[in-house]
Amino acid sequence: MPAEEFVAGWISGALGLVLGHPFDTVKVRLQTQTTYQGIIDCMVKTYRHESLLGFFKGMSFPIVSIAVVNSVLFGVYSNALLALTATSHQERRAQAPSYTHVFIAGCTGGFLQAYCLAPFDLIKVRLQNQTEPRAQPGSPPPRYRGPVHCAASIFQAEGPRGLFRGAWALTLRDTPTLGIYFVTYEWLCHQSTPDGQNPSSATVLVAGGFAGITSWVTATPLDVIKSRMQMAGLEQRAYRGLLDCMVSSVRQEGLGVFFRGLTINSARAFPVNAVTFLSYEYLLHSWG
Ligand SMILES: C[N+](C)(C)CCCC[C@H](N)C(=O)O
Repeated sequence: MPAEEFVAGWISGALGLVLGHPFDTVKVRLQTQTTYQGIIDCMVKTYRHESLLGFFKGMSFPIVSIAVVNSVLFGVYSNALLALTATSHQERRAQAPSYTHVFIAGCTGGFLQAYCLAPFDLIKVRLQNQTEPRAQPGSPPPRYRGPVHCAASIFQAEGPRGLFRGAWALTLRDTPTLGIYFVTYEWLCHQSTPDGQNPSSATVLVAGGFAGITSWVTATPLDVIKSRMQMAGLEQRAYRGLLDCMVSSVRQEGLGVFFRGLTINSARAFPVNAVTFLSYEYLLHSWG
């Protein structure tokens, strides 16, 4: 089984993450704090008070986890295509796989990465939702002191299964939308590249960026549901299941609930996935 795809996926995931982290910080701050008037206001205030470093707070945990997850995604995707079409990454430019094969391989990668992502994502969401202001003398400390403490507390209270809360919604979110991710990428590359040639760097950047946006736009409704189910364990608000969560969210907040965070997610998705695909292609090309 070719291993380079896993390594290239690892490095490209980490690079994409560094670029996307500032957007993620702004998103989390807007979602959890009321002191900002909008995206720009939040950026200006963060920069003024904390300099550029403020945008990169809390990056160490996601950088390790996203690298692992991206490595599984790209590694499984490429090896699934190899199994389906008997072509390696290098041969695929001359002998393009069908979009059906690309979709199936993307879904397989998406399905398997969802299980690796589930515990990391749960911890990220729980930590991002701790809105208590910074510890002041006398105020109770936040429930979780950091990622390791968060994982240990969930494990103690609920056992290993607790770490997979919301995993089912995450799998439903990621399996089809990562199929869409790779189909969009391959289709856009194919549109602007003469047959048999490698796509230019500009093409890879744009195709990767749009693949990220398409995938996030289609994933957002289940993203909202997934996050709510992950928080349910904490908030004593038990949903009977995924459908129950969907129905009660729509009843209370209307259909708009399915599009929460869409703008900032899309703004983040373009640079992150442009860089992820560019570095992935570049690494495999230079090793091949
Ligand atoms: C399938 N879904 C849209 C949820 C994720 C797509 C993942 C792509 C990339 N790791 C990123 O963080 O943007």
